[in-house]
Amino acid sequence: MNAKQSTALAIDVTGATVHYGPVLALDHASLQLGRGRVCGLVGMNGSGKSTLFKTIMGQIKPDTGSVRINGTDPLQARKSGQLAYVPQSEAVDWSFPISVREVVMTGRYGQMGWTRRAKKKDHAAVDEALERVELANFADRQIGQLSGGQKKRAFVARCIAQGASIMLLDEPFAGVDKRSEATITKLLREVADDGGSVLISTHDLHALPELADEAVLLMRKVLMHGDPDVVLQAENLALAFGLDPMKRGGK
Ligand SMILES: Nc1ncnc2c1ncn2[C@@H]1O[C@H](COP(=O)(O)OP(=O)(O)OP(=O)(O)O)[C@@H](O)[C@H]1O
Repeated sequence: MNAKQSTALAIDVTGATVHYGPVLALDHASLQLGRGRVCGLVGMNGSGKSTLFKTIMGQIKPDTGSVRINGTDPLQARKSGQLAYVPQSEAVDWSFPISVREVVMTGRYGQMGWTRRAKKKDHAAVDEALERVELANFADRQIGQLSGGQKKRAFVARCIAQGASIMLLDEPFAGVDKRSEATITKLLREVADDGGSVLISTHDLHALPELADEAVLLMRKVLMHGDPDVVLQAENLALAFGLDPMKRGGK
């Protein structure tokens, strides 16, 4: 790590605007995340969460604004293995003929060079990651033959094997059993305690105060960013979800 990276924010998105044709998906969105932090990203369907992830990953270049990851360009950060992503389950082809171990090994590809020949240290990193997500006994199964929670754990193991210091997780708890949720939550905490940074989009608002150090309300722009207990107050959720909590129960 060079001197510039050591003082830089893990994630620094400033004034990002993204259009899909006429659709405004992000409107001058800004998000800063430091090291050692777990941050929950909350917003209604279509509020721009996946677009923000793609922008952070460098898959989308914003029309305005800038994105820096550990003080560098997102594509550079990805290339050097600093940035890892757990996609929504819908975005994965579960029929692909690949074992759980092979999925986790793809996290090592960036460090293997063009031959993609796994060395002892790559196998050791994969074994350790599988142990940490409690999937060692499922390593040789085809990835589609896992439960929803086990599939998520396999993708978290891929990030761990990669050794990424920044993890982005798109709905990691959707359709996930309690054991998997607890295992993933514990692991993400460990990643942050080791100085990593974790950004999670989730609809599970009840789990957030336990899981996250900070929370962000997104509605094309960042409406609020701070302590989860404050950000998740009813009047703030009403802003992000367009609900009037005072009218709940028909009153
Ligand atoms: N490829 C695309 N082409 C056109 N419009 C898109 C495209 N991808 C997303 N959008 C639109 O951009 C907006 C933001 O979408 P995005 O997927 O980022 O939201 P999201 O918060 O992740 O939603 P969800 O919670 O449903 O996953 C939405 O209005 C969506 O319809």
